[in-house]
Amino acid sequence: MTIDLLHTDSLLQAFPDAALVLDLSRDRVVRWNRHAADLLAGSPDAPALPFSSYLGSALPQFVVFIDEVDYRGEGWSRDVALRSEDGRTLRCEIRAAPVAGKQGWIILTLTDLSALERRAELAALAETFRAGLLEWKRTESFFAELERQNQLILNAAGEGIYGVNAEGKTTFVNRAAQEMLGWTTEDLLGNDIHSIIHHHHLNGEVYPSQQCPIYRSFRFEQVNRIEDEVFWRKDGKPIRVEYVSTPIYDQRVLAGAVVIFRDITERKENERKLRDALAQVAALRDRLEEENAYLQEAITSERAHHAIIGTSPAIKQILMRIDLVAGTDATVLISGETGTGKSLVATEIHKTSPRARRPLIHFKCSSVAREEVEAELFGQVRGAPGGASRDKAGKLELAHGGTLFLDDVEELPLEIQGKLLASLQNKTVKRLGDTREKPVDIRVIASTSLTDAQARRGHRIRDDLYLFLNVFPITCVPLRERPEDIPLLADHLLKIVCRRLNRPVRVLTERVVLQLQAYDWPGNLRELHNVMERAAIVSRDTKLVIELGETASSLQAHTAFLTEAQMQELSRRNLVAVLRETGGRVSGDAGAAALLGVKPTTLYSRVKAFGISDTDWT
Ligand SMILES: Nc1ncnc2c1ncn2[C@@H]1O[C@H](COP(=O)(O)OP(=O)(O)OP(=O)(O)O)[C@@H](O)[C@H]1O
Repeated sequence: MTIDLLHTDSLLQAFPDAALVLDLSRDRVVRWNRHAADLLAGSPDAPALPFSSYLGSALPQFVVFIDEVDYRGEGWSRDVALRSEDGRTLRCEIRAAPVAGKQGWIILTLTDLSALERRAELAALAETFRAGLLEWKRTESFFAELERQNQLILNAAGEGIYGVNAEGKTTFVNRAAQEMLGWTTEDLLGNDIHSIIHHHHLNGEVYPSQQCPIYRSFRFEQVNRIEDEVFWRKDGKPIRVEYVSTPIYDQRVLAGAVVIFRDITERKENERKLRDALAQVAALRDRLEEENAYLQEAITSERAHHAIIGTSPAIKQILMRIDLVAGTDATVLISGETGTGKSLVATEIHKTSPRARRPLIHFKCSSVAREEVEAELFGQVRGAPGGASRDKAGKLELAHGGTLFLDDVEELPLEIQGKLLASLQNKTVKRLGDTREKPVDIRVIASTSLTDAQARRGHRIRDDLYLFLNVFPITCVPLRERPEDIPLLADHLLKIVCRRLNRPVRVLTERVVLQLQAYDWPGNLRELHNVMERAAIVSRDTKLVIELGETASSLQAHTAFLTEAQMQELSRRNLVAVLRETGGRVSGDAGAAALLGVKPTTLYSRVKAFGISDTDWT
C-alpha cells in the first residue's frame, strides 16, 4: 500500500472504522482516527504511549500476526485482544497491511467485535420485528376480511339473526332481523333486547325475561328451539316466530347467545285458515252423511209403508188429526203401545208438513246408551270430556230446519230431559265441550208408550217437558181394539214380505183372517208383520199357514168373534184382494178361485152377490 502522507490524516478521519498507522520500529502510533481514539479511550491526537501498551499480554499473538502480514502482504486476526487506556479488554478483529515506502509502517483497522455482535443482534432484532409486523398485518387483514365476509353472510341470510351478551344486551343484528322487526341496529345495539321485542306473550300476558328460553340459553347454556312465540315490532304489532337460541363462548367462557328466527305469521295464518276450512268441510261432511243416512232410512220406510192403512174409526181419527197438525209447527205427542204405528204417524206428519224437504231426525231414546245420549243429542267438539276424536253434530243440530222425532221419550235420563227442554225452549244448541251456542229451528214430535195417566203419575217424564211436548196429542189404538183393520193390514204386510223374500204372493183365506182377528196382538203391527213374514216362509203351496203365539188360541175362544156385517165386509175385501192379485182372472190354476180354494162358479156368484166390479180391484 502506498500512502500520501499529506492526506493520511484526513483519510484516516474519513474512515468509518477505527484505523491507525503504526511505526513498528519505534513501537509508536503515527496517526489514528477518532474511532480508534474512542475505542482505545485515548486522546484524539496520536497517543504518546507505545503501541505495545495497548497489547498487554497479547504481544506474542501480535508479533505472530505481524509476521504473517509481513509475509503475505496483509492479514487479519481475532486472536489479539487489545487493552484500552482505561483498562478494558477489547475483543477486536485486526486487519493490517504495510504502508508502501515507509519501512516498518503498517496501517491497522480495528473492528470492535463486541460492538459488531451488538449490531448483528440489533439487525436480527430489527429483522424479527419487521417480519412480526408484517405477520401481524397479514393476520389483521385476514380477520378484517373474515369479519367482512361474516357480515355479508349475516346480512345475506333470510333468517333474522341477532346476538346478546351475557347481560342480555344486543351485540349485533342482521339486516333481515331489522326488516322483520322494524327496529334498527341503533335502536337495539347495547340495549336489553327482551324488553324491546319479547316483553309480552300474544295473549297480552307479561313475559318475564327469566322465563324466556333465550335468557335461559345464555344463563344456563341451553340450546332452545321454540316453534311458536311472538316478537313485537317497532310499530307495536306482533309477528309469530319460530327460533333457535344457542349459547356462544369466548375462550370457553359463556359470552351470550345467538338467536336465529323466522317470521311464521303468514304460515300460522294459512294453517288457521286451513284448519277452519277443514273443520267446516268435516262438519258439512258429517251433516251430509247423517242427513243422507236419515234420508235413506226415510226412503226405505216410505217404500215399505207408503200409507197408513186402515178404515177403522181409530185410524180415521188419526188421519184427521195428522191433517190438522201437519201444516203447523206445533209439538205433537204420539202415545200408544209398542208397534201401533207411532213412528209411522210421526213420519206422515213430517212428510206432509212444510218441513218435508228437510230431514226427519229419528232419535230412538231407548236404543242409545245412557252415557252417550247427551253427546248424541247435543253433539260434541274434538277433545270434549269423554274423549271425542272429532267434532260431531248432534241430532238437534241435524234437525235444524226439519223435524226431530224423540221416540220413546220416557226413556231419556231425567237430567238430559231438563237440558233438552232448555235447549228446545231457547231454540239453541251447545255442543259438549264447546262454549258457543248455535241457534236451531226445530219442530218436535215425541212418542211414548205411556198413557196420559201413566205419564203424569209415573215421573218418568219431567212435568215441564211433558207439558212442552203434549201440545197436540195423537193416540195410536192397539190392533186388538180395531180388528176390522186386520185383513187389510195383514194383506198389505204379506205382499211386502212376499216381495222381499221373493215368494209367490199368497192370499188370505177367510179362515186365516178369522184366526188373525181372534188373536190379541200384544206386539201389534210389528207382531203382525212377523207373523206374516213367518207365514210367507213356512207356507209351501198357495195355502197360507199362520203360526200365532200361545195367547191366540187361549183368547180365541173368549174374545175373537165378528158380527155378520164384519164377516161380510171381510169376505168382500178378501175377494177384491185376490182379484187384484190375479188381475181379475177367476178360473185356471193361478186364478182367484184356485187361490181361495173354491170353485170358479162359487166365486162368480160371490162376486156378483157383493156387487164387485173391475173398478174395485184395478
Ligand atoms: N196403520 C198402519 N198402516 C200400515 N203400516 C203400519 C200401520 N201401523 C203400523 N204399521 C207398520 O208397523 C210397523 C210398526 O210400526 P211403528 O214402528 O210405527 O210402531 P211404533 O208404535 O212406533 O213402535 P214402537 O213403539 O215399538 O217404536 C212399521 O213397519 C209400520 O210401518
